[in-house]
Amino acid sequence: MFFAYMFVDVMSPLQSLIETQRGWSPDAFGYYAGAEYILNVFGFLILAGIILDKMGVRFTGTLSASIMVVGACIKLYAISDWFQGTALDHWLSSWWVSMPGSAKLAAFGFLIFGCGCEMAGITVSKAIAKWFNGKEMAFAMGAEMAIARIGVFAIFSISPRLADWMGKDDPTVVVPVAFCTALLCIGLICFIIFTFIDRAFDKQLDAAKLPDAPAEEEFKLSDVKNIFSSKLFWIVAMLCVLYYSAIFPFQRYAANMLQCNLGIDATTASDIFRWFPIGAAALTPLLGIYLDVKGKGATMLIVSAVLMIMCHCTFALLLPAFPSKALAFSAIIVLGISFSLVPAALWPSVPKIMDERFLGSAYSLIFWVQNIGLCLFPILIGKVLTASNPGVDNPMEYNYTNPMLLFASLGVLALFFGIWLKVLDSKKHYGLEKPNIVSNTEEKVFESEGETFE
Ligand SMILES: NCCCC[C@H](NC(=O)[C@@H](N)CCCCN)C(=O)O
Repeated sequence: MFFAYMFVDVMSPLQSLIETQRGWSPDAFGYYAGAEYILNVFGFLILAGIILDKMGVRFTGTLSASIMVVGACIKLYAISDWFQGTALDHWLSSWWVSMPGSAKLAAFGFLIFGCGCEMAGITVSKAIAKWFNGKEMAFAMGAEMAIARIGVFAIFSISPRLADWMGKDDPTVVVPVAFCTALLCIGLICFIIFTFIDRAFDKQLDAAKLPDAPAEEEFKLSDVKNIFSSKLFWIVAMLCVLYYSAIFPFQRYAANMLQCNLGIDATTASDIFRWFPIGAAALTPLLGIYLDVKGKGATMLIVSAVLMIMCHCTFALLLPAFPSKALAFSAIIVLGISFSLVPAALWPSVPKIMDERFLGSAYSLIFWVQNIGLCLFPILIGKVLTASNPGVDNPMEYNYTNPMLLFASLGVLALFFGIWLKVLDSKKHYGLEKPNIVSNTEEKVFESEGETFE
């Protein structure tokens, strides 16, 4: 996931460079960014969850890592000089002309990569739930996400520098993307090694089983229908989509937003923004430990939404009025704290309320709803940005107030769902506020059509 998250954001600090070099407008950049989620939205993620529950972690993980490598290679080719001026480039550039051929092919590669990346995300979550069942699961998930965030930090730090590899006068987007593609190949090899370790772990689990233990129930397709008809599922999914839509799409525009508000170059903007994932990386595992030991998952979700609203309002209204690096830094750090609360509380709560046999599908369906938002919001933000800046063609002069207010409004809605979840938890006792380690020994409940199932 470390390398996957690096690849996701490798172009984020280079928005203005790709605009000048390949003619991608903010709109085109928005479409490219949203492409990561398109196939997932059109059902791939649902299929991925079923594959995971049917075929298991080892097969699905290897498949997903391979898909990521294929998608990355396509994107690398699209932005490379080899592709410019080819017959395919001419043909792709001949229709929907506001989206250059390179942007279309890069979006296609990113679309393939996105299928692998999200499939890997649910596979990793299910693997952690299996490996840490009854133990420090929230800490383990927090540590996994922390490593992924360090990947984002790393790429925001090195991407602009790699782009200058050939010299500051001849920056290129090819070097950073090629570097991350190579890392994804290493990631695939790492996962193949993990499959051997996991096979050995399964043997240990089988050996520890009592001979007369009841056979585990198999995953059924009707489980997917049951998950969909659960009110609890929809609240968690809505919270997830609203919160993450105000984080990941923001991440794509953040460097440019800081450049425009503070009048700084891409490297300085990335140097400020990279503290966002680093703050989250440092805190998520600690909050995971807190959740394992003390609980308060639903409360953490509410606090997180409040912090996010404050930060996005700061970027929308305060930073343009008081363009100070200290203010930008403070808001970025607080947003990092917010971004550690939701992931630390949300993902480890899912195994508390969903049965292990359909955990892969439960994660995939939450990811699916989330991906709809992640797909649409970069496009919407690109459009709002373009509409709010008529006649502005210098990518250093955009006014980001309206896009940032849009992000803040998502936080308000997420807050509403967080409060609803907490109220429901206090009435129906799902155990979301309880410590993780204790609740693992309790029965898992799964609510559907107003009833509560075991
Ligand atoms: N094992 C992963 C748990 C989820 C982590 C979560 N990621 C997501 O929600 C992804 N569906 C979206 C990732 C977007 C970048 N491709 C997270 O907090 O990162």
